[in-house]
Amino acid sequence: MIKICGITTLEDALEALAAGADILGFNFYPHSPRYISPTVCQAVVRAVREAHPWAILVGVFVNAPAAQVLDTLDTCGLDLAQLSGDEPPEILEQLGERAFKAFRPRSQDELESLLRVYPLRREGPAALVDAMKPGLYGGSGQMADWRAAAWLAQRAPILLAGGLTPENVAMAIAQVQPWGVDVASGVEAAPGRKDKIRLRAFVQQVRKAYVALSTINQGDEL
Ligand SMILES: O=C(O)c1ccccc1N[C@@H]1O[C@H](COP(=O)(O)O)[C@@H](O)[C@H]1O
Repeated sequence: MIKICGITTLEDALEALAAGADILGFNFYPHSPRYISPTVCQAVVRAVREAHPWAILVGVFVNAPAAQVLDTLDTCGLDLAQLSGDEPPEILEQLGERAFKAFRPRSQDELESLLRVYPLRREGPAALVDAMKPGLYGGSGQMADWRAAAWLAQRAPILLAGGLTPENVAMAIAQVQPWGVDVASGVEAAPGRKDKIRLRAFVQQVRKAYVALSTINQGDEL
């Protein structure tokens, strides 16, 4: 599964889906260079749904109250919420299957501790593993702890995020074996605007990497 995050225009949404994205992310964190207002998002979602009814559409939130998350999901017509802030576990319990947590662990130990208190969604995406960069909640262009992510990927259908690019995503998939990958800055022409060539290169690399992975895994089963 491929999630292209930080979509701010209809043009970029359609370009990402035409390139082969399965999931789009819309960022409601006001300090993000990828911020989109609920009003603009609603219009983008309406047009996207007509052309690509199967796409999974996700809202990215940072420390928003549960009521505001639900209201924004419903107003914009989004499927799921990604909680990328310092939200307490209770908010995930309140939102149930409509939300998943973005973890930014510094180590596997830290991730294991977080999972003792935070629930995972039952289906993919169960959670997202992103990079820890002090002062930023995401979109840092830094790589996540792949060892921790690989540990969780063996137990749940996760999205791997953090500094992924067309150049490194194949290596990330080979090492972490995630359910899906998520990219924001690595496919941009400028903050908040996607680059068509990098989008297509990213998708091509992801597809090749999953084909290689399934060949290896089938060989292991023989
Ligand atoms: O993209 C942002 O600006 C952002 C801001 C606040 C919370 C989350 C954000 N984005 C998420 O971070 C990952 C990783 O980004 P990148 O690929 O390293 O640039 C991104 O996919 C979003 O889910």
